[in-house]
Amino acid sequence: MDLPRPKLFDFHGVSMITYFTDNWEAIQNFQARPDDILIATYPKAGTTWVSYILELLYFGQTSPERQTTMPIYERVPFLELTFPNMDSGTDLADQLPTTPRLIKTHYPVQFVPKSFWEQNCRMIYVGRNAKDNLVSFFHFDRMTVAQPEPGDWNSYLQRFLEGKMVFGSWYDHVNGWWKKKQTYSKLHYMFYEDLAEDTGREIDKLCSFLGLSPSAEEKTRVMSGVTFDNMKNNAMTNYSTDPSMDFKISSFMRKGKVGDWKNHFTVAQNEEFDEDYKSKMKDQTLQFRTEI
Ligand SMILES: Nc1ncnc2c1ncn2[C@@H]1O[C@H](COP(=O)(O)OS(=O)(=O)O)[C@@H](OP(=O)(O)O)[C@H]1O
Repeated sequence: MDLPRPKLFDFHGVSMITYFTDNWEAIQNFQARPDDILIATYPKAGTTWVSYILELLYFGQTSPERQTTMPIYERVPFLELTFPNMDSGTDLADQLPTTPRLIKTHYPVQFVPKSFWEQNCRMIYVGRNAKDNLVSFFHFDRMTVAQPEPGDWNSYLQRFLEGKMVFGSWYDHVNGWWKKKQTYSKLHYMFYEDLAEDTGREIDKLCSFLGLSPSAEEKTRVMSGVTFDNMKNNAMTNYSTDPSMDFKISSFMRKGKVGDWKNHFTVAQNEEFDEDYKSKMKDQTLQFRTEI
């Protein structure tokens, strides 16, 4: 696709691009329902993985046709892009014949429309360690014309440290949502690394949070559907249907590993990153694992 790459600008103190701010007022007025489930992440932290887990848990049995006909980004629409559909004047969320509605967002916590809090909706936040998150974001920006020009790896890393990324600073994002968890009981905060270490255990925790009790057989089916290889080979989850991505440059389902950062950071970059990380996270209780 031959589109100019968007530019970052400051939006209420967060670096953004217009794709995600154009419908700001309408999105802020979005009317959540009490049973809506919001899946929130910093970009590239495991959104699609958790979206697909939820999709299979809720609809894998009742709507199997969804699994073969609708890409995951239609089944779990992106709040920032989809609501409301300004052109037709209707809400895609209202057209989704499903309950609960599963909705994805990359907003920092302070941008979430107030109706989600008023309706006391369940929310799931997925965090991923900063180094792997950054590497994944770099490759995504390389392959996606709808993202700002990434530049080279070193300049991208510097931008990450400065928080000049789409959806702002990783540090503010993970900490903002973590702080919210201390006062909002319907927020389940989970980690990509835990999911990679023991998918079954994390699905159990999710089910307990959501009040679901899948049979052993159903859980096995979900676990099989959401392995990296199966999602990579599934056209409905690997984003191969998204025209804004150039799969000759990278893949959406790229590596799916904890620790791939080691293949990108030089020793000097790693030292600089660690020092900066310590100072930015020194007052935080939140902890991430960069290897498992
Ligand atoms: N099943 C499974 N197992 C392991 N890893 C997985 C899985 N599904 C998605 N991924 C990895 O998650 C990264 C994409 O993140 P997101 O889905 O959050 O991207 S997005 O923000 O919605 O664009 C991207 O990470 P990287 O491979 O490190 O780039 C995906 O490969």
